Amino acid sequence: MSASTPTTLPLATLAQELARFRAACPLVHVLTNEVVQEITANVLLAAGAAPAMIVAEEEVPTFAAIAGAVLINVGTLHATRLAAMQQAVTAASAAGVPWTLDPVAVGALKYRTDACQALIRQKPTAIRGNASEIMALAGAGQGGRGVDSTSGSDAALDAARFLAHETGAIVAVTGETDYITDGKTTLATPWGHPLMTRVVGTGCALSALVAAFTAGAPNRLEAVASACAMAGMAGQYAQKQSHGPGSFKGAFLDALYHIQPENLLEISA
Ligand SMILES: Nc1ncnc2c1ncn2[C@@H]1O[C@H](COP(=O)(O)OP(=O)(O)O)[C@@H](O)[C@H]1O
Ligand SMILES: Cc1ncsc1CCOP(=O)(O)O
Repeated sequence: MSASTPTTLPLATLAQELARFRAACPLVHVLTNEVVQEITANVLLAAGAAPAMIVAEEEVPTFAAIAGAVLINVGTLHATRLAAMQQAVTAASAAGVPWTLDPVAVGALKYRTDACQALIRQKPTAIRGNASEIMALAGAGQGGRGVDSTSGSDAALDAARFLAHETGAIVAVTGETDYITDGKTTLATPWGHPLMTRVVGTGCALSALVAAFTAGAPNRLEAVASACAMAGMAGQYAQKQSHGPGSFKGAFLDALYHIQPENLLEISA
């Protein structure tokens, strides 16, 4: 496997992807954990997508097949939710609907690790996780500290490339710099702020945004990188407007709403 040096996502590419995303306002079928339902829906709405949290096994296959994209997040996994997730993935795959996996806290906990290993055999379109999660899913680590990473994203880049190569997914490993790879080409998005790690759900909501950007995407690598860049820039900008985690959350939603192809230079400064 030959791997090139990461290159920063060009602002012109982000501008193009952002315009495509906003015009599409993709419908995103979200199966996520109980902790982050609200921030995930609000991040998608602020950014310009349409979230729907449909979880009943009786409804999931129908909805996954008509959504623009599906998110599977195993943060608070239990048997009923896992069964619904498996149905969503099967229906999405059969209908050609892209699906994204967020392997929250994979590694230390066998139940969710086995579940995610089984899910990735069904070929996700994208996988987004922190460094510990991506290394664990690639078989190169034991996981982090609960839902938090104990490594930097640089340390997980080889694992991300390997996972992308093995699964065919675009893999985004996030942290101080986000790396987005298809196993050969790697894009970097250096935006963001540590304050983002002090508000629950910023990572999980990013995965939902990744899913949203994959809907109808002509270039999935650029689509996933654009989602990471959009959230990182919004977080970086929001930090300057806020006084701590409480006001950050509102400022983050505001920034996601206001970010435009025309003001990327200002927001990313
Ligand atoms: N040390 C950091 N410096 C700047 N931005 C960060 C840092 N850590 C995380 N971020 C931002 O927070 C986002 C979510 O990252 P991460 O903490 O890896 O997710 P998770 O919540 O799943 O653990 C990243 O995409 C990045 O924009
Ligand atoms: C705290 C917690 N516990 C199980 S899932 C979850 C949310 C994690 O969200 P994020 O990693 O995006 O902050």
